[in-house]
Amino acid sequence: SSFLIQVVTIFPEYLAPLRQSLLGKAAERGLVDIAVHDLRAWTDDVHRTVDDAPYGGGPGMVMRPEPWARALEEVRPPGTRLVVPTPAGRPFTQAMAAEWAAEPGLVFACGRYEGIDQRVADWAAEAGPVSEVSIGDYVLAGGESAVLVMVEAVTRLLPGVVGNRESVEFDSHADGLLEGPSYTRPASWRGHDVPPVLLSGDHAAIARWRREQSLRRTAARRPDLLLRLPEGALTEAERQL
Ligand SMILES: COc1ccc(Cn2ccc3ccc(-c4cc(N)[nH]n4)cc32)cc1
Repeated sequence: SSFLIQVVTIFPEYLAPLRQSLLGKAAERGLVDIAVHDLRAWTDDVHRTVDDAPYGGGPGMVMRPEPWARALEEVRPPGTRLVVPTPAGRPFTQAMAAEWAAEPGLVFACGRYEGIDQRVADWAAEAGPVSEVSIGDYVLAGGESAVLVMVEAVTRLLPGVVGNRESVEFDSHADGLLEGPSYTRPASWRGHDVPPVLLSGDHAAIARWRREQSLRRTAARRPDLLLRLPEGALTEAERQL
């Protein structure tokens, strides 16, 4: 059965890329189904109003709750996770992507302006899980780009979508570390040579070298990931690196 992704947004055309490339093929093969809905279809005034001034004052506008509730009541199957991108969300992680990929589908609520009235997420939690998530510590103008990112991260984990299953198993962050450098032909290129161990055919040495590269890179670029590793993930020798 196919994984059902639904997106509610005031900029449906922004989500057009979801039908291209990897996602397109997966959709053609019936592995994933993507439906994009225009929030304004659930407004009831001639101006199709979706925003209003914030209670308590402050800059910008807030998205009104009623159109969202009408849209979600229609498109969200009971029990389906609602994902709400927001700068104030929990960090989106590979673990979340894996957890969500094992569910029957997802509904994404794309906010604009200064966000969506909080009562929408609170009300939606009565009908199923709600995840308010951030894709990084920077501020976007709306949730659409975040949805493209999360849909890509989740769909590539669906069984059958990525041809080479191994490339998913050996993903960066899969073992909690960053992946090391990759190389392909030619062996010598513009004065830069591929590390000889990779040409040696000594698979044990290659595996050791790759693990060391991964640890060094993680220590240099993402020391926070090292702190998060479970007990025993690193040997004593590796800690010394
Ligand atoms: C209160 O401050 C702001 C609140 C919202 C906004 C614009 N905006 C509106 C909806 C929406 C959804 C997601 C995001 C987002 C997610 C990440 N990781 N960065 N930015 C941004 C969003 C600007 C500022």
